[in-house]
Amino acid sequence: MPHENDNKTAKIKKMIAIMSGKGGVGKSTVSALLATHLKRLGYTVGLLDGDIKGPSIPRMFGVSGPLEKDAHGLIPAISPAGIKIMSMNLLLEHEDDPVIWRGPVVSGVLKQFWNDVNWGELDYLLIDFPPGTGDVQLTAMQSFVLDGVIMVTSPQSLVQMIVGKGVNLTNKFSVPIFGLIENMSYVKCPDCGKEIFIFGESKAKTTAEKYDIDLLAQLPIDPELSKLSDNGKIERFESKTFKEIAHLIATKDCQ
Ligand SMILES: Nc1ncnc2c1ncn2[C@@H]1O[C@H](COP(=O)(O)OP(=O)(O)OP(=O)(O)O)[C@@H](O)[C@H]1O
Repeated sequence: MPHENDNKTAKIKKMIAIMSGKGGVGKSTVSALLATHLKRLGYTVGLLDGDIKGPSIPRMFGVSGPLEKDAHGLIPAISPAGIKIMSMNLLLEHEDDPVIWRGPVVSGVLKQFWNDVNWGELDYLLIDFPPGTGDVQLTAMQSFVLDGVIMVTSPQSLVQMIVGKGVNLTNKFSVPIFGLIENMSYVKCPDCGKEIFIFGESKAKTTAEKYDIDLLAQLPIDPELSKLSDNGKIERFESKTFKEIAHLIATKDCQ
């Protein structure tokens, strides 16, 4: 049964959320790369930027508003590769306008991004969740009937506890967790190729084991990635790791 929104314009096969216990770990980057690599596999993909207060998805894909509207709701922006994108920043007059709303209003907008947008038919709708595990995340988990969650983290000492909060919230809603991605794990020396773990030894493996989830990847800090992202060209980034993760997600559908 496909997911349908209130106005029945959406017929979406799978909805997957990308979640992080705290901000700035690269959740939007992971969402964008996963969308890009699922699209490259030939799937129709939408990306809902659920980070209402700190939306960064349009900038990464080089898309901007204003959005058109038809009888069925707002028409999402389309990225150069053909990914449908909905974000608060596509509705603001200036992309640096602050969104100074309290939690319940933010949660309401998040729901509208699902219900009042003409998503059409999609194989995948990825939802870039706001960071954290508070009220807004709780409402988001209640509002979206998810097929899976990907957890994103960074290599810092509080990681176990923060990942644990996300896992426990997700488990409360009985949503499967596809796995954990540790971002910014290391840098690769451009001269000798040595991997330097600047934040110390990674705890991703033990964290994944502790919460009984798969460790999908440990991603390096990659200046090329941030450059493409800053220039609105993230779809040009080629990643063997994300190709594999996209394959894995597509294969899970068949089980
Ligand atoms: N692996 C990486 N290599 C280089 N730069 C990265 C990497 N991952 C993320 N970045 C950069 O770090 C910044 C923060 O990333 P991003 O916006 O994806 O984080 P986030 O977790 O979604 O943040 P927020 O909490 O604001 O939602 C961006 O400028 C992004 O380009």
